[in-house]
Amino acid sequence: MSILITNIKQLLQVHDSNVTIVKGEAMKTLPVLENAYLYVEHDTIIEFGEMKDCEGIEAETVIDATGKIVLPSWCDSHTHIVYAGDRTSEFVDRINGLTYTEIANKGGGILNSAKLLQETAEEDLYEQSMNRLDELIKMGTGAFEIKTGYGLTVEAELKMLRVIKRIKQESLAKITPTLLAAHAIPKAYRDKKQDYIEYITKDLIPKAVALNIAHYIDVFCEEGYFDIKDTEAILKAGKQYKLKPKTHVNQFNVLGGVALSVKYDALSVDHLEELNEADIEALKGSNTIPVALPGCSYFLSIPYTPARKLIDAGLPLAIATDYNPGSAPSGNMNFVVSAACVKLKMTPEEAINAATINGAYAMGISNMYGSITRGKKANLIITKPLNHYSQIPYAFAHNPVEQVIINGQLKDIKNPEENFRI
Ligand SMILES: N=CN[C@@H](CCC(=O)O)C(=O)O
Ligand SMILES: [Zn+2]
Repeated sequence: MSILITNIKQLLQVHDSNVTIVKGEAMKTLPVLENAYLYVEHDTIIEFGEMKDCEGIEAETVIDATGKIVLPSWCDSHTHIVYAGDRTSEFVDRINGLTYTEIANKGGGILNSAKLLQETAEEDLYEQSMNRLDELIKMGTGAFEIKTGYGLTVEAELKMLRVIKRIKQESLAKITPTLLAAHAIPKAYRDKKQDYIEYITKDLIPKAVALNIAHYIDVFCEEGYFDIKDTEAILKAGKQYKLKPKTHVNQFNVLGGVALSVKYDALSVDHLEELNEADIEALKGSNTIPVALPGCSYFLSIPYTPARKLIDAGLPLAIATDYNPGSAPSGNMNFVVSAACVKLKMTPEEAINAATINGAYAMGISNMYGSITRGKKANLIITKPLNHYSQIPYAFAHNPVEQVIINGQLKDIKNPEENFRI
């Protein structure tokens, strides 16, 4: 199978030599080739260049992209796509004045989703999750991190892992599984949190590792959930099994989770709606990438991650959806890219870098995903006709995507019969 895309108005994120992350000032640069072509064979980007050098290249499928923009598919490095049902009633409670924390303290929130997930059959959970994923592939996302964390029992967490494994095997998208071992404290352990930590470290982690699905470990380090001591115990247990951290930190309070995550060589620290100088200092010189989740800030009306402070300090930044039923019930990366510009004051170049190559870095896959580089996987967005790539974030809540190529396969997103499964 070979595909040649011709007359591309702007080909974005083009790199002759492989890049795996962009940081600080460099995020302002988005390499663009005007009037370009791109040639794909099987699942791989083979060649690209200016149209004047395209002569003689033949392919089974030729796409004329006159007036259109081609870019690497979005890389969404933080999702909770595997969940059951929804939390619409809590949404209405919040409109009527309750806060996310008040709802959680009443036994709602994550515990609500955990109860639903525990009661949902594995097959049903798979179908619900796969449908969400298919919808998002149509919106241009080609790689997803997916977390567990709505199980809260060994049995239900393993069920989530098996569902994620099946999605990984059956979807054309690239999937990175994360064991969110410690997401909330179940009711039964409310007054004996230490017992729950032991349950996670001694029972859940070894059993999850035995399935050999997740290579990352996550903890919700937050007041009312897991404090610094708890988080360290869980990251330490994960380390024994070579699970690298990707943590939820600083969503509502600064507890020191950033420095702790860096100490355990985290791949990413996510949320950071609250951030202090010590956090920024801890990140400098580390291999840990901060990840902002503007959809969560939007939905919960909480502060936006101070992206400027991070980028202006020379750090890298990724953006992701945090798609989940409680704090961000949308997996639309086009919206996230727009919100990054409007609310985080990132330039379109910075936002697109954050949603492609840096998103891939935050999943540990940027050697093969996130840029237009020879040898990398062909996960691509072909937009509708646009004047300039800045229109992607500018026209917020519009869908700029016309076609996607996922794992080298051309997909017509307007065709309701189209499917994204292997
Ligand atoms: N903050 C913790 N976890 C999710 C929300 C989970 C939920 O409310 O169901 C998040 O990243 O926002
Ligand atoms: Zn999350």
